[in-house]
Amino acid sequence: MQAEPKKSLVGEEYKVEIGPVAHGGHCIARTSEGQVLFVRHALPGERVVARVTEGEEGARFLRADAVRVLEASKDRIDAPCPYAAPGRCGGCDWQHAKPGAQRRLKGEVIAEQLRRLAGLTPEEAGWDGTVVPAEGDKLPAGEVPAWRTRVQYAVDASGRAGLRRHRSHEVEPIDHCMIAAQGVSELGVEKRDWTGMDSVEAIAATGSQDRQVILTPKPGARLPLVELDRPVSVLRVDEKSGGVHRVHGRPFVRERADGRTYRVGGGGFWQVHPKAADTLVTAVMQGLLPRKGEMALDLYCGVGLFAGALADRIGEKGAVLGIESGKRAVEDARHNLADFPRVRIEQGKVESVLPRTGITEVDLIVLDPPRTGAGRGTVAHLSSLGARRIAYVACDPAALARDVAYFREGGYQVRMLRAFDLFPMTHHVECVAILEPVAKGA
Ligand SMILES: C[S@@+](CC[C@H](N)C(=O)[O-])C[C@H]1O[C@@H](n2cnc3c(N)ncnc32)[C@H](O)[C@@H]1O
Repeated sequence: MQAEPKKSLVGEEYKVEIGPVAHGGHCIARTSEGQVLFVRHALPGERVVARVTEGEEGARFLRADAVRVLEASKDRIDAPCPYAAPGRCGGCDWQHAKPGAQRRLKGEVIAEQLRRLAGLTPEEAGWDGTVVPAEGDKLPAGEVPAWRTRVQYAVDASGRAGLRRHRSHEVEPIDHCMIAAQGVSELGVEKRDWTGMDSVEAIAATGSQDRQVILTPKPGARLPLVELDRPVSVLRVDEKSGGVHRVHGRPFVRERADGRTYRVGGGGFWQVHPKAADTLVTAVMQGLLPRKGEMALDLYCGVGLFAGALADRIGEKGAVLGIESGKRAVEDARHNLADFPRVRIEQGKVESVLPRTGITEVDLIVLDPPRTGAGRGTVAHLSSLGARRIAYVACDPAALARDVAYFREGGYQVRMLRAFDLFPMTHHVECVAILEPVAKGA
């Protein structure tokens, strides 16, 4: 016999007190019956009417939007972006919070993840509890930094470019995204008809004038003639293979960081905030203090950002091994670092390539894994290599905290942690943790 479907609670409204912030861009509240709500568009300490957007009776939690604010937090402002409201654009989470409050909320999330998943207080993690804005981003409330150098526009049924609604495939058509970097806005993607396209990614490189759009057509659709307000190179994503092909112009953009130029092809990974690459290189190098002649690993190395910075500092007698799974990114990393004979880049997954290298000892490790983190097996392997310091660059504090706990099992502790607001207005945050072997007898 099939179980009765549970009654959907979507559309139900509850008057609630908003509790603490949670990871993911929402706050926690409870209905008078004790049902947990994850409420977006709210701030801790507020009283709001929360309307359920997802969930049914008996669910572990419901998702909801604050649709009316009964008592506002002193941290609340009117969202500067007209598209940031319940049911609308899902790109930003904290448009309604003062900039300083956004960073405090992110700090609370990091602290909570460290406590829950790694059993660490901020002091024990060597962290002062602050989330530092990128250079130039400390703006008065109501002003929005234009930081996104890569914007993935979705296209609606009528060919208009927009952004996806929260947890939805629906498209919110927009005239302008406030957090898009000037170089992206200048392309005028929002003004053009993109009929037949599923998505259009716009890229404005940092430190060069390279501009690129990457088109993903709907099955069977013809590519449009791309006429934008500025010259761009155009790539196309193959609907079947997912491969990225050149349509016209260069198949890559040139990004500048740490005094070097990095070629990034085929829509491969590069930090989105224009100050991010330099900020992270500085934090990693200050944490590791590489010495001449050292041997270092750059894991999940992308197009070679940290490998290049390490190679510069360890000098001719040192060596760097980068490992990256993306084929195109590996080609770019080899090209970008071709002037360093002491750098080698291997293609494949860290978890399979690293054991195959036969390396048993290194001095330094940088790891910058995707959101899922490195995981227990890889962390155990890294802990066995005797590195004097490890820099962990993390875009998800939960994955970082989980991996920090695994590192402790392997005899490493966090000596210093720094957090950077490289994604203003959203809930995302970047951390750099520096780990060292636990002192013998400690
Ligand atoms: C957060 S990016 C970091 C890239 C680089 N460190 C940078 O700052 O530009 C993570 C990179 O890891 C790669 N990647 C994902 N899973 C991987 C795995 N299991 N092994 C190796 N590389 C992986 C992705 O292709 C991506 O380039």
